[in-house]
Amino acid sequence: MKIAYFGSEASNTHIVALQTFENEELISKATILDCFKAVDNGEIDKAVVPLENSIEGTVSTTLDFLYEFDGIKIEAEAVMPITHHLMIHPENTEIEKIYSHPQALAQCYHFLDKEYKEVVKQEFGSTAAAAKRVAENPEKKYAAIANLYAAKFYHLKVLHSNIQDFEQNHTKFIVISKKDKSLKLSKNKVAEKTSLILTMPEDHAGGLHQVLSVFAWRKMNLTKIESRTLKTGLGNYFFFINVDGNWESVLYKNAIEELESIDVRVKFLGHYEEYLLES
Ligand SMILES: O=C(O)C(=O)C[C@]1(C(=O)O)C=C[C@@H](O)C=C1
Repeated sequence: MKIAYFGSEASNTHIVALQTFENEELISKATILDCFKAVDNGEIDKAVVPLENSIEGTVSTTLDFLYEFDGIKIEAEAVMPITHHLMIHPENTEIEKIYSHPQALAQCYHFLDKEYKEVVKQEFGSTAAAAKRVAENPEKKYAAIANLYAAKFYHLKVLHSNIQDFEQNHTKFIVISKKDKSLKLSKNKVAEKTSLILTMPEDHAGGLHQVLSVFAWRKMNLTKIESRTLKTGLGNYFFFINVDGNWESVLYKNAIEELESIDVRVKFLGHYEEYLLES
């Protein structure tokens, strides 16, 4: 099986893919969009992409592509603790520019403000691509924020360890494919959920309340609700929701029917399991 992952070799997403698919062919993709496109056109079977970080919130491009790409489903979710480290080329001592993925720069915002206020921060494709850039430019005063595996992989020297602003730092990654089937892993399963994208017909008073009540009176627990712009004008949103619990239940089928009867468009993204990985 061919599995794509977001980022250069040694990205956080690569570490998730290595733990999730131990015996499969893993293929690096520079962007999250490239991962979705490769699943969509059948070039690869599945892809691993980040969805949400506990400090910085949702990876909005992933949410947008889940909405935009018809037929792409979520097979599993993997949660991994994330640590960030500031690294330089071993021949270097000074830093003029710090590269990393925007999520990683944001997760280390206070550290960077305190220690490297005057240094240029440059957003880059992934944490591992930033580490690679530092390794390939020993003559430049570059540093990267990346994980310890990337420091080893690209032979860089760690100057500051664990620089994320909050000790508790986890990222949720999802496995996407065109299959309508959940992935069973022999890992530490922590939850079971269903993801849906709901689009309301038009903005009206009590619209969201109406949608939430469909789940509320059936005692269906929502573990996430996030609105994201539809890009059709200010004030137009879709909602990404996670519903806890038993997908087979008749309540679930009735809830979807009720939503559709009030003209809410329901996109089913998958019923799947969540696993806890090691970093
Ligand atoms: O750049 C990487 O290493 C990634 O896998 C991406 C990513 C993200 O987008 O959230 C993954 C985990 C961390 O939260 C920081 C960056």
